[in-house]
Amino acid sequence: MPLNPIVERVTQRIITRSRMTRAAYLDLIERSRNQGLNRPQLSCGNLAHGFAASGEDKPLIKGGKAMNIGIVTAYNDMLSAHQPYGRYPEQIKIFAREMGATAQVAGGVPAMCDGVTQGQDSMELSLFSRDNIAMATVVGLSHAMFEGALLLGICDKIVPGLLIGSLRFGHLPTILVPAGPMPSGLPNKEKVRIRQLYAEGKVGRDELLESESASYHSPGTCTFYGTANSNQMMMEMMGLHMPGSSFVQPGLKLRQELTRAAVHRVTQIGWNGDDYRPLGLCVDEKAIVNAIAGLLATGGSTNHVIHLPAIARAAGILIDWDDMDELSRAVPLIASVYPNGAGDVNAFAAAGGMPYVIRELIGAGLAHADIMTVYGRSLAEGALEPVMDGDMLKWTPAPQASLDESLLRPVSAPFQREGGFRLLKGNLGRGTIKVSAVDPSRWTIEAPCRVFSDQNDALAAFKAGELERDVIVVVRFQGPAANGMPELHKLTPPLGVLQDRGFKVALVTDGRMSGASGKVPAAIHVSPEAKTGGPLAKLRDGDMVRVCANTGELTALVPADEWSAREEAMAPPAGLGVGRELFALLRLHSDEAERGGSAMLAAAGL
Ligand SMILES: O=C(O)[C@H](O)[C@@H](O)[C@H](O)[C@H](O)COP(=O)(O)O
Ligand code: SF4
Repeated sequence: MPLNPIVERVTQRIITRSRMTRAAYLDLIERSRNQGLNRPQLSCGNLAHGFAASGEDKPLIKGGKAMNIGIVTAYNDMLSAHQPYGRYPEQIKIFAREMGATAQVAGGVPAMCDGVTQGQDSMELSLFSRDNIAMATVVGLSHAMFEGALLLGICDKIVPGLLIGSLRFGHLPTILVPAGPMPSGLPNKEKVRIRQLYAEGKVGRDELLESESASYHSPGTCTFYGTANSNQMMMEMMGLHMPGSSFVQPGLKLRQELTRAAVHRVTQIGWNGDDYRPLGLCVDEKAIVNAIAGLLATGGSTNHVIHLPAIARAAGILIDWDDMDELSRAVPLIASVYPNGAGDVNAFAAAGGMPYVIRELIGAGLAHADIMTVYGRSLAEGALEPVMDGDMLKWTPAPQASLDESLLRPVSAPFQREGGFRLLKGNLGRGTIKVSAVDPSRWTIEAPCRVFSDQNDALAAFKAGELERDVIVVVRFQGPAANGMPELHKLTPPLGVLQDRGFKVALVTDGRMSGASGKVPAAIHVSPEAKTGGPLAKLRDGDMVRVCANTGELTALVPADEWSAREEAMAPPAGLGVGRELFALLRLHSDEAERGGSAMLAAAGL
């Protein structure tokens, strides 16, 4: 199937735009490789320190002939998704020995659970924790003891951070190793129903806690299609996971065998073999376009319109929201997973999952098959589903047809003809909106605005009954420079209540929403942000605002002369406490959301 002309055009535009920066990146990883195996550069003292505690692996590591794999792990007990990783390093060392290789934990990275911090002051650390993760990944791999890497991470900023850091060691063959979703608990729609009842004061905390803990109930990734599971989708679309390994649950024999397969595979794609697949060549312009296409086709998390530009920059590739908006016109929405629909990722996987999506997108010319995956000749081999045949792991072709059309549909009969992403532009700046979970009747909202500088003030106004009308709720001073660009997902239940009461409601913010946010139209990531003089700072209560996903409009309907004469509101002081003061450096130097919202990449000149 020929490539879709829009996909071809956008890919070529990205290649052209990135020519200089990509060439500089490829030169870096070539130089890193040509300095040979990193370990020979180390002194005897360096090496001795490096393998002093390696136990039974010491002779092999000391011998320097076999691949030594660096494990970078995001294990902690805060993220249900990462809790299973606690046992992975020991398993990986055993699997490496099966291939005559060795493995050591190169380092750990921090991992914030956005579910624990949602609505808390600590959410202001969330976006920048991605750069902490990238730098911690670099610290681990900088020991230069490794000829390959395995990355243990799943959730929101963790996969982006691991990738950004590892890409600076792009000469290493690298595979992401997932741990899988928890079994389905309380259906998401019931969880939301109880939350809205709580927001209306109709149920108490005990009932709410029962509902929440029936939804999030055991080790494994939360089963809504948020940023974590969108990460998994992107890794499959980029060929950085073993095929179809994202949504196999923890504790299963199949899960263990997929980990074993990843360990064995990374030992086969090193530079001293005949099938060298370094991360820096796997992550090229086509792989990035595939990740965007997957995001659009599955209605993935809005957070990736910030993380993907950052990941791409780390590989010398420059993308922007115009690229994503243009691709969104070509790539249809073929999956409907909560918050976009009723089913969760377990149901999505059972309906055909990523193997089905990959086959559909390649078959329709909406994804590049010819990318360097970690496993095979092309991404087409990603359209395979892992199964156990007795004790043997095998891969079988994805189902020819969706096994549940309420969740997954063919490109020929999609849920929506276009992808779920829209770029919004107007006198309020540039913003993004995800429409895959919004009823089309609500894609255009025009209403008087109510302006807040803190989501808790908006929640208080709701509780006081001040928002019982058509209203565009504006929460500004939520950008990277202001307070670290938190997710404002706590606003979803009250705004959902207002919407269910029949009001025309929308949110406008220079902050973020959760990948699990959905049904209320939200113009988010508005840039330039209010803190740096962006036009949101000029809005006043009562101004008519128009958010329109059909025309791509984000406008304050204020006469031009009055609008240009408006004074900007003062930003509130940065928060103190939960360590936010230690992130002032990152707020001070962060660049805009559209470029990835990163002080680290900005200062690095990437
Ligand atoms: O981007 C995301 O996917 C979210 O950050 C997600 O990781 C977060 O945990 C949500 O807050 C979960 O949803 P609830 O807060 O509704 O449980
Ligand atoms: S999906 Fe979100 S809430 Fe669930 S473990 Fe990951 S970060 Fe935490």
